[in-house]
Amino acid sequence: MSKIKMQNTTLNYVFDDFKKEQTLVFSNSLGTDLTMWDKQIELLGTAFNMLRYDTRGHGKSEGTEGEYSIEMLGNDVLDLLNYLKIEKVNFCGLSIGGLTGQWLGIHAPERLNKLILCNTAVKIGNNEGWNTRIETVQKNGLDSIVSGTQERWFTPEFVIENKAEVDSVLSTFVQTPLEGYISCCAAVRDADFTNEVSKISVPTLIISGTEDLVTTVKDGDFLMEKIPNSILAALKTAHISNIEKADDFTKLLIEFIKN
Ligand SMILES: O=C(O)CC1=CCC(=O)O1
Repeated sequence: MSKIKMQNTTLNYVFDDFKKEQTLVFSNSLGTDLTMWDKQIELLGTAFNMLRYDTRGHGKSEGTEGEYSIEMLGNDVLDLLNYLKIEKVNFCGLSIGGLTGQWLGIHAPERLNKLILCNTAVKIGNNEGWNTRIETVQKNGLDSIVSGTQERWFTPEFVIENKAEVDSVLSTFVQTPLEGYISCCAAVRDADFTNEVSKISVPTLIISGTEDLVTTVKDGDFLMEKIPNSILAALKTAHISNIEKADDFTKLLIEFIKN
């Protein structure tokens, strides 16, 4: 793992440079860290150069004072690419990572080959819901929402059959720095790409989960209707599709990036 010091934060990342033509960047969801992509890293082997990082305020990336915005998180990615001197990447982001992906697609298309938007939407949830969540965790901490989080992230069948794995993801969740979590909740609350998303011109794969109640297949359909050069694939998963259906998810990535 390495860290770069940027203007007002320090970002933790892992870059596996296999000297391939294509680089794939992974951007994690709220309350997770770069280890959420472990299965993809294992399954992809050396197919692409692989860059994964902890979103600001998550994992080992430093938090900064005050609320974040998706623009800030998008600029963190651009700073990281500039630092590593990587001109163009394929960017795969899940949920808030998918919001960062939309921002990059709209504002920095010259840095993208292809975009993969997973379990995301032009607008995730509503302001009231996010403000309630922020107040709850401010008062009672992340432990107080762990069971609701599990229900949103994984189907009951997956939890029964993969208890150790689910526990490990949730243990990362409760260890997320509270301020970083809250600041990212604010970034999600304030993001709405409804009127801009049609500006995304790079080839885009949208991945939805049929059992995802946070960012639904309907949200994925909306993205597909608005993004001209896009296709959609739906997997039978809840919110964290890349963990719940790791094989199918990774096959979709390979097929989309290579073709
Ligand atoms: O924890 C959730 O509610 C799911 C989620 C919303 C944005 C994100 O990144 O994860």
